[in-house]
Amino acid sequence: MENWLGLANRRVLIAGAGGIGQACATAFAQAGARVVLADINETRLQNHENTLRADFSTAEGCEDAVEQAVGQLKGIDVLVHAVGINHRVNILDTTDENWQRTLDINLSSAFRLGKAAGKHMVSAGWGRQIYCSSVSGLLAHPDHGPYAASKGGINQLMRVMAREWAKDGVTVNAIAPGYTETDLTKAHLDKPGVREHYTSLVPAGRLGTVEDLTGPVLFLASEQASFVTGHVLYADGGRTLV
Ligand SMILES: NC(=O)c1ccc[n+]([C@@H]2O[C@H](COP(=O)([O-])OP(=O)(O)OC[C@H]3O[C@@H](n4cnc5c(N)ncnc54)[C@H](O)[C@@H]3O)[C@@H](O)[C@H]2O)c1
Ligand SMILES: O=C(O)[C@H](O)[C@@H](O)[C@H](O)[C@H](O)CO
Repeated sequence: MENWLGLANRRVLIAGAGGIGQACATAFAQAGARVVLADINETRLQNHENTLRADFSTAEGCEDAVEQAVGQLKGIDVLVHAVGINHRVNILDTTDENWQRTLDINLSSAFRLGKAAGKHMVSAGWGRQIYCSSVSGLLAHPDHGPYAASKGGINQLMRVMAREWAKDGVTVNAIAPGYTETDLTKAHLDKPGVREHYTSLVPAGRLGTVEDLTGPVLFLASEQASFVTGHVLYADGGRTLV
């Protein structure tokens, strides 16, 4: 069953080299794809072969990253958007600066990277874009104002991209992880009682791991998913069922 996902030699840009982005980079490489992994934090890139340093908080940073990846890979077939921050502050204490920064990094980067990569994919007549949404795009977690707004925004942006590019062979989807232990969540989960509380909300009886997310991402990037577009695929152990 070599290359059963049809990902061999696919050219993949993964934007965001945190827990989820790095796990995806490894999984795509195992499926035979050629991966460029990009992040602002160079220490996140250390264990990976093809990398680039990029700041996704600006339009230029996003556009440059796509063009550099296209230069390295001689094209781009798959974009995985795995960048995000969360300030965890209630609405009344959220500063305008925090609001803006969260929206820039989590949502505007999706528009900017998606548009820049979409241009190449539409003209090639084939492409896959996969965005990291969150259960927070649906559920109203306290202290998640800008974060939740960014994830709800990703869901709708993704649907419009999916519709506009469907005739061009480009599919656009999102995964929505539940609480998954990475640097984004670790400090919060380590507070007394928090891990137990969130675990108790998951019908599967445990929090997610980054490996729980690579299968859904690879599926959405695969040949098998060529008629699947505009979906938010919840990978949350049933969290959003209750
Ligand atoms: N971990 C979870 O529980 C969880 C749940 C739902 C959704 N998500 C989403 O999945 C995605 C990946 O999250 P993660 O858990 O891997 O988090 P993470 O913190 O491990 O990784 C995020 C990465 O984004 C990078 N980054 C931040 N600002 C940047 C910038 N301006 N330019 C370039 N890179 C920048 C960070 O350096 C980091 O490597 C995010 O969109 C997050 O919202 C995570
Ligand atoms: O900083 C965080 O804790 C994360 O961003 C989480 O909130 C997840 O995104 C998810 O929504 C959890 O259910």
